[in-house]
Amino acid sequence: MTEVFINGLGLIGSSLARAIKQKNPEIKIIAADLNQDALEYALQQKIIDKAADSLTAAQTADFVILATPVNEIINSLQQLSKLPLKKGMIITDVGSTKQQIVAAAAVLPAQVTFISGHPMAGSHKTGVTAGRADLFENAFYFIVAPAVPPEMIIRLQDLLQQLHVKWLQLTPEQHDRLVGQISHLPHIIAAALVNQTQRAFEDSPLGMRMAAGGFKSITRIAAADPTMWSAILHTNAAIIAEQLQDYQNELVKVRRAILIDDQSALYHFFATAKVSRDQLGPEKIGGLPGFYDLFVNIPDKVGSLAKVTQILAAAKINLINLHILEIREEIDGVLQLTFMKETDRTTAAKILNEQHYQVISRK
Ligand SMILES: NC(=O)c1ccc[n+]([C@@H]2O[C@H](COP(=O)([O-])OP(=O)(O)OC[C@H]3O[C@@H](n4cnc5c(N)ncnc54)[C@H](O)[C@@H]3O)[C@@H](O)[C@H]2O)c1
Ligand SMILES: O=C(O)C(=O)C[C@]1(C(=O)O)C=C[C@@H](O)C=C1
Repeated sequence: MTEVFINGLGLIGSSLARAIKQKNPEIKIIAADLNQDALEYALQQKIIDKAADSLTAAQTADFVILATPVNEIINSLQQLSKLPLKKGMIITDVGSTKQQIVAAAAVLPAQVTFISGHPMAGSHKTGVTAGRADLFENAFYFIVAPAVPPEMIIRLQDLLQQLHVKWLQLTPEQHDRLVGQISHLPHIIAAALVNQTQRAFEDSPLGMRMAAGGFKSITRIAAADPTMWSAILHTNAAIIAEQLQDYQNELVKVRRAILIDDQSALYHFFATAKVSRDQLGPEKIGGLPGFYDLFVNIPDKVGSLAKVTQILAAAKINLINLHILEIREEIDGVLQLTFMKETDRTTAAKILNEQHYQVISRK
């Protein structure tokens, strides 16, 4: 029986466990995590078969997946190297940086194979409860495994078949430069913007709460886990510092154009960005599948909310979230209904329309 050991059963570790179990329920999954509640939840939900209290239980596994913050992945490699590991074992990690992890894996004994990996999807949410089997669907999954025989990489890809990802091999440096620019730098920018805005509104506490879609979209990732992100910056410092400098230069240029009122430069600044951004395609919420929102105008009367939910329930339409908007942004509606399927939203819109509700759809 194939045995998989997962160290760190948070968002990513538990999503992998769920996907493995979905495709191959007979695979035995053992997991360790500092957080006992996470392990208990995973046992209860049958995401894993057994909880372990340390990495020692990994020594008999066929696959070991390291899914803790990157600094802890490096420590785990050290600890694993001191254990009598099963011959033929494949060890992989999901860390967001690769150069230091791949270098640290040099301590592993020759009877095991290390294949560094990085699923390029996720969320600002953390923990076992946020995980899901389809988190990585259609995302890139980077493989960084210089000098690893292709048949070993295929064995790992077979284990993770259910993820439905696009595999891409990179060198450690290519990887860290790429994600430095498209993932690490954006997280710094989002957090810096939130902090600077917070300071700007120090004397008017309501200021930030007035923020609409623009501020919220650019800063969603500022809600990500600080432990995970400080470890990422620690292990990709030189590359990020270079990219941050380049970004600062871009800001200096736009500031200058504003000050001298160079309208043509400002037009080009936005026009160039728009062309690139438009090519990115439809937006997803993090790695999570797109949800389908419907905004409904409801009268400010007792029972209005219940009436809408009753109409949907009677039509057997599954609602996954409901939110009363505090502020009317550009959307003319106060009740936000979220559906998993576009067809559900279309049907809901039709039925509510027939009942004379004003509705607006938005992805
Ligand atoms: N969040 C994302 O979007 C994302 C995407 C791709 C890769 N990653 C990488 O995946 C890894 C995990 O991130 P996550 O988002 O799942 O974080 P998470 O916080 O949801 O999960 C991490 C888990 O590791 C546990 N943990 C921490 N230190 C430990 C230790 N020493 N021993 C055992 N367990 C320990 C925590 O209790 C937690 O349950 C990180 O290396 C991160 O860089 C994250
Ligand atoms: O969607 C998000 O919230 C993410 O931040 C996911 C994200 C990213 O795109 O930067 C974050 C870190 C990972 O290493 C990979 C993906």
